[in-house]
Amino acid sequence: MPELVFFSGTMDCGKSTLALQIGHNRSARGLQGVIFTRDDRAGEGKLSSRLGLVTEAVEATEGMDLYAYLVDQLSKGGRADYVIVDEAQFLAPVQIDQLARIVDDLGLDVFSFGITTDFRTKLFPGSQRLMELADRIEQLQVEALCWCGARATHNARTVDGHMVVEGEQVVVGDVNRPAEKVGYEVLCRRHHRRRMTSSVAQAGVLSPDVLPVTPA
Ligand SMILES: Nc1ncnc2c1ncn2[C@@H]1O[C@H](COP(=O)(O)OP(=O)(O)O)[C@@H](O)[C@H]1O
Ligand SMILES: Cc1cn([C@H]2C[C@H](O)[C@@H](COP(=O)(O)O)O2)c(=O)[nH]c1=O
Repeated sequence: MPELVFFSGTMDCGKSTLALQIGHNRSARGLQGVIFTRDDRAGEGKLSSRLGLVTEAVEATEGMDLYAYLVDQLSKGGRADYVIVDEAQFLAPVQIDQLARIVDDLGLDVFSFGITTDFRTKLFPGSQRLMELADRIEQLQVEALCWCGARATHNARTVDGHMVVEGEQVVVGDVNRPAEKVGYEVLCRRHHRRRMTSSVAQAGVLSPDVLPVTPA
């Protein structure tokens, strides 16, 4: 039975890498996929992984009907054996419904990849719809780690190394950015709640306030 699968995790846990691997293994067996992405850091119409691999993809723009795109490709004699969707959190809920229709009416597997929650721990509307509709939700096995060593479960947005909690839901960016830039850092829930990023923790260690007091 074809399935709508949602591979989810924090930023930087290997979702795009897995998307590329799934595509590679299928194309090695002669299957042909349609790859959608939206707002990848590498630019329009790209699916890129931090391991350095990148492939061409169809940019799923705002308002684009993904089901109609597939029907159009097939009716023009094109071939599609499966569908991959990266950065699925950025899709509108109606586009997730279109992915479900691709599975049910066209009989294709759809493998979607995305983060569930934003920097304020709120679900992205696209991810919420995927959680509502997916046949299967898979957590990536290679967990990203918080600076403390615990499993990272949340995405923090940082400015100058400090976690911010206000701003637009969508700001394309990356982890490990120079401190002065807007960036992201994955944290465990405890440190996300305390807004304790790695640089804040590091500053705490260096602060005279927390240096051990030598008994007189
Ligand atoms: N130099 C490296 N050597 C080995 N693995 C790396 C290296 N750089 C990144 N990675 C792996 O790539 C993962 C990020 O992959 P990516 O597919 O870009 O993540 P996502 O799409 O979930 O944000 C990291 O968690 C790490 O496991
Ligand atoms: C938490 C959060 C992230 N984003 C953006 C930042 C990146 O461009 C993508 C996630 O990409 P990845 O391949 O999973 O690393 O999402 C955002 O726009 N808003 C947020 O709150």
